[in-house]
Amino acid sequence: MLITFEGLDGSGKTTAWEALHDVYPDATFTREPTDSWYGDAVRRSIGDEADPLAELFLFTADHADHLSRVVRPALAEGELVFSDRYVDSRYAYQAASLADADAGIDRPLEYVRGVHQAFTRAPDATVYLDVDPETAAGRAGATNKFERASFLADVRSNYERLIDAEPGRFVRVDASRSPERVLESVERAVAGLLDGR
Ligand SMILES: Nc1ncnc2c1ncn2[C@@H]1O[C@H](COP(=O)(O)OP(=O)(O)OP(=O)(O)O)[C@@H](O)[C@H]1O
Ligand SMILES: Cc1cn([C@H]2C[C@H](O)[C@@H](COP(=O)(O)O)O2)c(=O)[nH]c1=O
Repeated sequence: MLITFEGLDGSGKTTAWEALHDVYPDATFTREPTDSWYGDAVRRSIGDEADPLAELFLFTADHADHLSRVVRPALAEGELVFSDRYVDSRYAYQAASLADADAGIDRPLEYVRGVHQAFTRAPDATVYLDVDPETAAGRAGATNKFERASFLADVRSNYERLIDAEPGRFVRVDASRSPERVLESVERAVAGLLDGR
């Protein structure tokens, strides 16, 4: 089973994902961007004013490598896989970048999904840590081009569209509360998902 964690920068995904290591010691914990050289290229582009289409394909290359090297083999072994960010990050963030840049793509979210359709492995469930863009940008420290409240507002709208399209896949957690309360909700959500397998 593949469970992904999604949300704005600073929503607390990594904090929750790290806390789950103790609860599910036998699971595979992974993340995007990855630690591969593709992930290094992605991080370089995040720190730069990259062309948004070039950036989409860097993130997508990192995802393709992640799938073949980590995700598919772990799932084939019957492992439980937890990924801190996955395809929805691309659908939400790169669709917002493409719309901002007026890159000539009419329906960026549909376009980015279309790029993935032929090869990706959809998550079985996604825990969405929901927080407003101002809080998110404040927590994240506004250290890169994505961590601006105005951009994160567009990203959040895209996440809402994804949730509307597939309400059964997402579990929404109110991430504006204290870390303890958020962790409690995430652990309960994951336990519920595993119970329902
Ligand atoms: N519920 C919370 N309330 C207040 N601060 C929090 C909460 N959860 C996490 N933080 C703090 O916010 C910062 C970002 O948290 P974290 O790295 O878990 O978020 P993230 O969603 O993984 O962000 P990014 O996508 O930018 O990596 C950290 O300093 C963390 O300690
Ligand atoms: C996977 C992925 C990530 N991003 C953005 C979101 C963040 O601002 C950075 C790095 O992610 P992290 O969780 O802070 O390590 O990259 C993106 O725009 N598109 C993606 O597919």
